[in-house]
Amino acid sequence: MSDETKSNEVLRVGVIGARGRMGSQVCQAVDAADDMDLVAAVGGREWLFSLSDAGSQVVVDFTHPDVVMDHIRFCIDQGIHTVVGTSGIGDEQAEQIRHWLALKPEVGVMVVPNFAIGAVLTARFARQAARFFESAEIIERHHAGKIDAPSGTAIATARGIGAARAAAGLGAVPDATTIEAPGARGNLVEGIHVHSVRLPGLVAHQEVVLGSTGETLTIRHDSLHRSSFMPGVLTAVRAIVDRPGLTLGLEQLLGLD
Ligand SMILES: NC(=O)C1=CN([C@@H]2O[C@H](COP(=O)(O)OP(=O)(O)OC[C@H]3O[C@@H](n4cnc5c(N)ncnc54)[C@H](OP(=O)(O)O)[C@@H]3O)[C@@H](O)[C@H]2O)C=CC1
Ligand SMILES: O=C(O)C1=N[C@H](C(=O)O)C[C@H](O)C1
Repeated sequence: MSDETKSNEVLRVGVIGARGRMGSQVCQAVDAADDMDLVAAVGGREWLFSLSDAGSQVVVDFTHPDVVMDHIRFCIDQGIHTVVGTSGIGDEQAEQIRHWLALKPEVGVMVVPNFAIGAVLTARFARQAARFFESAEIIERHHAGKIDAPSGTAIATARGIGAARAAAGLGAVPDATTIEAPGARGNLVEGIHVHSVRLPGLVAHQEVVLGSTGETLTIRHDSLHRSSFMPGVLTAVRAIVDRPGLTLGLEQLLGLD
């Protein structure tokens, strides 16, 4: 969209990881939004200063778990709100972000493991269902270029299921396996087995399978294209300017909390 057709009340948005699979889509989505201007699109650390030079109000980060914390710290120090899609932000990192934000109480950081509405609902439905079933496992499937396993979405979903089971007084999931080739039962996250598939042709997919005697319930979500993440990203960009502090996940923004 040309600058002339946008109103004066636009949000100035910068993107880090702008050449990546997600970052490039975010640049297009921001550029097409009536209420946003893409003021900086940067690839790496050496270009970070152009984010503040360009007057970014909000920065969106889709980069790499090794560098995302440096980016968040830089943005907080510069007084720039940040929307983070990069995976790898666990409890320890969240605590560190809160610590940095304590010195900049007007700044907001939002960390979202998955911006697709269907993925947010999958995690929520899985938490709701968890207490009614003896066991639950997660199968996540992603494109062959993904570097982390299990996915951030699967880790967050497993944590939610684990917490719901604990709150309901359920013990460990039953597992009769005594002879196991390494990895055959997947990775245990909060006591929930997570199985990771990586294949060309896939984008981002997750199944939560819950089981009890005589029945199973499968909750499945498929991101068939990265456009599935864009409404959530834009919603987060619009919201973060009025949400100082750390926001984890998209549920509150969707009125689900
Ligand atoms: N929350 C969500 O909804 C989603 C989250 N993700 C997550 O987003 C992240 C990015 O995914 P994806 O776009 O597929 O990955 P890509 O590998 O396609 O893109 C990553 C980008 O990060 C940049 N980058 C890599 N290393 C560094 C570094 N050391 N310093 C600065 N920049 C760096 C790269 O820049 P350059 O091009 O310059 O090398 C690249 O453009 C992943 O963690 C993924 O799990 C993905 C999809 C949805
Ligand atoms: O790397 C990806 O592609 C994705 N990463 C996120 C994750 O690790 O959960 C979100 C989505 O699954 C796509």
